[in-house]
Amino acid sequence: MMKSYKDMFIQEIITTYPYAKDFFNTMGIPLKSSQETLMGYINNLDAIELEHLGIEHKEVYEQFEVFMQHMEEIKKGIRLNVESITILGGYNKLGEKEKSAITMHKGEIICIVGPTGAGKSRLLADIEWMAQKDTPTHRQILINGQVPPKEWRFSLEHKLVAQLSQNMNFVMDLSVYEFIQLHAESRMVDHPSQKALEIIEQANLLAGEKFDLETPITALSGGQSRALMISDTAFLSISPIVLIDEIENAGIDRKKALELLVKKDKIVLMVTHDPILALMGEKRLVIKNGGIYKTLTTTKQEKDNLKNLEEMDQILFRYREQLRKGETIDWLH
Ligand SMILES: Nc1ncnc2c1ncn2[C@@H]1O[C@H](COP(=O)(O)OP(=O)(O)OP(=O)(O)O)[C@@H](O)[C@H]1O
Repeated sequence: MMKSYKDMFIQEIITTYPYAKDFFNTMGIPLKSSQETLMGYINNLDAIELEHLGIEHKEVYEQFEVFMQHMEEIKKGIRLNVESITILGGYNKLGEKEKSAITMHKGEIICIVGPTGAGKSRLLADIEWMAQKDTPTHRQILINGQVPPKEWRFSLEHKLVAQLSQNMNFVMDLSVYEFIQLHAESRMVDHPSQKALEIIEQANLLAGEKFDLETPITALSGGQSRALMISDTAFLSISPIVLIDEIENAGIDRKKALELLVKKDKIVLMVTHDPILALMGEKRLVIKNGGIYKTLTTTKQEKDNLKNLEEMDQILFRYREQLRKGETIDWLH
């Protein structure tokens, strides 16, 4: 059954479904926020004006309903269901065959470790592009055990992968709130303004130094913009796969950041040199000479040691804070 918007207040329609305005703008009868019901508004439209448009009052509503149903379908359609990704091995830089197949599932965190220049970013890029033996590594990526349809690789709508890279450069002249709200609207989420506030609140929990809604995005520090993008990805990205390149240098609460991203039922692949992050993952792919050299499963002992590492990290955190505040470092016992 079609949802009815007849008795909804226009104000509510606009805040819940901002794209509803587009329908009326295109018709040349712009919708203005008010406490009137939609049907009341439509019935009060000037009959002569509608005659010029070649449409009757009743038809305005009928066409609006069809438009909204179409938008709902688009919203549903762009959510791809990814249960697993499989990497079919290619060749390393020495031309040697790589480990044959590695499969990762929804909800898992997989870390990618290895020395500088080993090929970690290349692996992320292969996944991002859904390589089909057509990159320097000759790897092949399967989604849900199958070769993904060609159009997925190049489609903007079917964005399978969200990438959080090391540098975030904003050039737009917008406040944090305007920027995130625009993004939420473009994602066609319900209640975009509310969602934007939630995203900014969460970002502030990750960032060391807080920022407010009015802060221009160009004025955010590196850490703050990373925090904002992580929160934005966690709440707005419909991509089922998240690739993260070295979150540890961002000066944000990296453990919270990861928890935020992982809660959302995604497959997270993360390049990291940080032992705490690496041990939070279930698996580690070790890269050497451009190839996946081995796969390690985080052991129980490593998970137990994670607690010790976190305590050590807390101590270092306190020292860092003392340094930042210009204090002398008191030796902790
Ligand atoms: N299997 C491969 N065959 C051929 N070239 C490769 C292969 N793997 C990686 N390369 C190339 O090696 C170079 C270094 O790889 P990459 O940038 O991925 O390293 P990295 O581990 O991310 O390094 P860093 O830690 O410094 O960021 C890149 O030019 C990449 O395209």
